[in-house]
Amino acid sequence: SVLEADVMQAVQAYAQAVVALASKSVLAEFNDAPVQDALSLVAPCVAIPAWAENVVAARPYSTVDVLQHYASQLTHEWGSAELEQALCAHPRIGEKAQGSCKEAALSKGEQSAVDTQNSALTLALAQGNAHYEERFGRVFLIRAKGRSGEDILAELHRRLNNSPAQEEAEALEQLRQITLLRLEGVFAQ
Ligand SMILES: NC(=O)NC1=NC(=O)NC1=O
Repeated sequence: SVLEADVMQAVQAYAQAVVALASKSVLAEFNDAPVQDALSLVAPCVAIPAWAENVVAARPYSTVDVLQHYASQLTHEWGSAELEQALCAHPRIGEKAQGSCKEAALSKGEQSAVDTQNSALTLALAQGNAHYEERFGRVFLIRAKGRSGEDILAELHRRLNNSPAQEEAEALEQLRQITLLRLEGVFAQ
């Protein structure tokens, strides 16, 4: 009935207001938190301490957008040293992240679309990862969120043909995407 529709609309508006207040409070908490607490919120986004320290040092932020824009700008300073530093925290694609740290949990979630029950796919990814590491000397890194195992395998085969310079640029772009997606997750709560 009309009344029921009105009630549902009011309930929905109320729920959205509560969520809006909650997400604002995450930013407010971050702005006001002691340095160590603020660092622990953003450190799991990427294993590059300088990045997290700079994001925390630039507080307070007026909005989440301003924070994400600044954090994104910082990622454009990354080079091969940062890539190596960050890779120590990224499990191979297709291998479930070890340990219980926050990053491992994030990795598991990001790789959730990779069907690890599909043994042919898992084998192909393992072989591709080994080939990639032999050719480029580091773990294959891809923003796995939103990608199926097949998509990832296709990207792995494509990128195996890159030159080292091209591939370093691609890997850095993937690291940026992973980092900024994780940062979105921190403030989307
Ligand atoms: N080797 C990887 O690409 N690892 C990962 N990609 C993601 O999106 N999350 C990971 O842990």
